[in-house]
Amino acid sequence: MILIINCGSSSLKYQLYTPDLAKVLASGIVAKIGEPEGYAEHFVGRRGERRHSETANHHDAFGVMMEALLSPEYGVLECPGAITAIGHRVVHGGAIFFGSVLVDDCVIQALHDCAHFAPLHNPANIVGIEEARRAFPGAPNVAVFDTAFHQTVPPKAHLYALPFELSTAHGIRRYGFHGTSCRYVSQTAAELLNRPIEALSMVVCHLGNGVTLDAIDGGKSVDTTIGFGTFSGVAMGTRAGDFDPAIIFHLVKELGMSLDQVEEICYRKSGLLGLSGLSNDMREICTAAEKGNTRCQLALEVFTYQIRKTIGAYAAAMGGIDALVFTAGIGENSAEIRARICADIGFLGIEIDPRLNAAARGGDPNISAAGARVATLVVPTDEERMIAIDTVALTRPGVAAMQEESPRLAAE
Ligand SMILES: Nc1ncnc2c1ncn2[C@@H]1O[C@H](COP(=O)(O)OP(=O)(O)O)[C@@H](O)[C@H]1O
Ligand SMILES: CC(=O)OP(=O)(O)O
Ligand SMILES: [Mg+2]
Repeated sequence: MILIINCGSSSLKYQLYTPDLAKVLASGIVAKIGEPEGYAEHFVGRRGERRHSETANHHDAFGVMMEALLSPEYGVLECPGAITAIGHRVVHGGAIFFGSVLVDDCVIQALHDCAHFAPLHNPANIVGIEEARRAFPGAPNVAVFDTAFHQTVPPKAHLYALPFELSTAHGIRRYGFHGTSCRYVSQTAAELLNRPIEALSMVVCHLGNGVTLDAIDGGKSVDTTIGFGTFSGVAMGTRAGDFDPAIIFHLVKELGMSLDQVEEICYRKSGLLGLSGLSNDMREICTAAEKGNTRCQLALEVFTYQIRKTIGAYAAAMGGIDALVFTAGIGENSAEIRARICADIGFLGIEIDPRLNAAARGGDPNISAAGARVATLVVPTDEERMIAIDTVALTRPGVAAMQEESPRLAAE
C-alpha cells in the first residue's frame, strides 16, 4: 500500500492507496495542531469518525494518524510493513529540486537548508518524513515539491529587480508554490476539454488557505504569484500577499516594531483575517458580509479584485488564454467568489453561466456561458493523487536504481 502524507502548517492530511492507485483505502486529517480545539478525522470508504484530538505538534499528529491506520476497528492496516512506499508533500525545494525525488540523508539535509524559505511549511514537512522513516523502516520515501512545477518560469518572470548577485549568490528569486496542485488541475482541465495541454494557455486559480494564480502555457508554468517565500501575490487566509516593502522599513524604523513582530503580522495576522478582523475562513467572511459586515465586504472586494487583476496580467503575458481554472477550497466551493472574479472581464473572453456556476460542485465542471471564447472550469484539486503517481513512478525498481545515480531526476 502507498501512504501519502501532507503535513501542512497546522494539519496533517493522509491518504492510503492500493499499490495500483485504483482505490483510496483510507484517508484522514489531524487538524488544528497546537490548538485546544484540535480534531482528527479518519475515513475508510464511508465509514469513519471525527473526534476531538488535541495535538501539540506534528510528531503527535503523526502518532494519531498511525493509531487510526492500525486501529483494529477499521482494519485497514495490519502492520506497518504493509506500507511499501510513502509520498510526502514538501512545500519548498529551492532551486535544487526540479522534480520529485527519493529521500535519502542528502535530500533531508537539502530540505533543512531550504526550511528558512518556508517557515510555516517546511519544518512540518521534514517532521512528516523523519517520522515516516522511523515508522516504516525499509520503505522508500518520496518528496514531491510545490516549487518543482515552477522551475520552468523564465528569468524575466522569476527575477526581482534587485542586485543580480542576490539571485546568483543567495537564491533570492521567485520560486512559486502549489505546483503539485497546478500540475494536477491543468492536466485534468486539458483532459476535460479534450485538447492537448501543449496547445492550451491557461490561468489556474488555486484559492485555498494559501492562494496561487499560475500562468500555464503549453503545460509549463511560465509565471506564478507566490514568490520567494510562501507569501506574495494575492491576499491569503492570514498572509498579506503583495505590499510595498517600504511598509516594513516604516514599521521597524518609525513604529519601533521588531522584525519578529513584523513577520508575525505579515504571515499570521494579515490577509483575509487582517482585513476582516473576523476570520481567515472564507465561509465565515461570506456569511458575515451578507449580513452587512462592512469589513468582510471589503475583504471580499480586495480578494476578488486582486485575482481579477492578475488574470488580466497573465492573459497579457501569454497573449490571451484558452482556459481559466478554479480549484482548492474557495475555488471549488464558492460560486459567489467565482462570480465576483469573472464579472466584467468579458473583454478577455471570460464569461460564466450563472446557473452552471451555482451547480458546479458535482455538476458540469465547465461553467462557461454559451459562446464564451475562454473555457472556465471548476476542477477539484487532488495533490495527494499527484504525489501518489510520482511516488509509484519513482519507487518502481528500475527507476529507483537510476535515482541513486541521479538524485535530482524528475518524476516524468
Ligand atoms: N463553501 C465554501 N464557500 C467559501 N469558502 C469555502 C467553502 N468551503 C471551503 N472554503 C474555504 O476554503 C479555504 C480552505 O481551502 P483548502 O484548499 O481546504 O485549504 P488548504 O490550503 O488548507 O488545503 C478556507 O478559506 C475555507 O473557508
Ligand atoms: C504554499 C502554501 O501556501 O501552502 P498552503 O496553501 O497549504 O498553506
Ligand atoms: Mg490545500
